[in-house]
Amino acid sequence: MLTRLKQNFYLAMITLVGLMILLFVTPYGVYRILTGNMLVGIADLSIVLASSITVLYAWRTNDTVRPGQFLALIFCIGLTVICTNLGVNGLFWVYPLMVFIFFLVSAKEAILLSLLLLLLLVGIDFLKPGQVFVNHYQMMSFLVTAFISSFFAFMFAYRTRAQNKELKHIASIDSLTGAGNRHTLNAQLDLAVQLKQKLNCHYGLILFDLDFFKLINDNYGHKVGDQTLVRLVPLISSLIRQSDRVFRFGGEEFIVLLRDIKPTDLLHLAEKIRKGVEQQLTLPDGKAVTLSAGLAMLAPDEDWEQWLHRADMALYQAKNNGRNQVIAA
Ligand SMILES: Nc1nc2c(ncn2[C@@H]2O[C@H](COP(=O)(O)OP(=O)(O)OP(=O)(O)O)[C@@H](O)[C@H]2O)c(=O)[nH]1
Repeated sequence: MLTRLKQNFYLAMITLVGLMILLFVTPYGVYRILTGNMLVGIADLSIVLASSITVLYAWRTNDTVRPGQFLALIFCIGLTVICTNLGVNGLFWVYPLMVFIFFLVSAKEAILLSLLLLLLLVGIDFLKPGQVFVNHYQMMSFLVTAFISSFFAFMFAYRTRAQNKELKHIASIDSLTGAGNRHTLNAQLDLAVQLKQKLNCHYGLILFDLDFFKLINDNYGHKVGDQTLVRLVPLISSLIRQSDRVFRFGGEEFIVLLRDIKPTDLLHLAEKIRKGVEQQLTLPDGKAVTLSAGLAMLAPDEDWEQWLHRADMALYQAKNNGRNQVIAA
């Protein structure tokens, strides 16, 4: 449970918001009902119930987008009801809940919802003067302070979201080549096996290894070796579909994972990659870099270790047969 909270910032935010609502809003709801203010009491308790269900849903499904949007919407409706009934006493709730909204939905959605809420409150007060604000001076002070709070919430949420995205990206790629790393590859292979079993999707993989790479390092230096690996990845990406990805398996070994592909197309594509590299990836003296590849289609009831092993055996055969060739498992 703690690991999931640590790994998923938005699940942690939704859980925190849900817990705070449960702890702090429930007593108010009960108090309002006991003192005869049924409408606000029911609004308070509906917020508590809706947020508790939403938190449970997020935990069960791992979906944090829809629960976030739902909670944000509930907050806005709840706040409108509370502010129109309690006036100034209700306005105090706008500040924390508006800040929460920025951590629950995207920045654009949060700005839209906040503006809508403020417009609603001002509109209601214009239609029924004194319903929400005591006077216009108070309304202006509220609008300015609410705007400042949302601005800082926006800045903080925006930075957190951007940093979170950046961190996820860094953790998923190989730092030298920018290809997907082993961790991401394992997750994608796992997903492929699951989708094969559930939906019978056709998956193929090409496991390839640059030929005589040790000699490249020895003859031209490690820097040229590194540059060769760096240039290889965009070259491969330009030869495959945008939806397919290249992963660095380790050293000078890479994997291309392909969805919805037929065995004949897999063979053609592997051959296209082999030729493309031979023609376009050259060393400083113009010599061609070549690769050997082993390919395998994912078989039904096979796990990804077996799938990878078959491709590895085919690659081994391609190396043994003299290199610069592709062999299907
Ligand atoms: N420059 C550079 N070299 C690397 C990197 N990772 C692995 N290597 C080197 O790649 C070489 C791989 O050598 P081998 O496994 O013998 O393979 P090879 O020379 O390509 O021979 P074959 O695969 O049999 O054709 C080793 O010398 C590694 O040190 C890297 O990130 N950068």
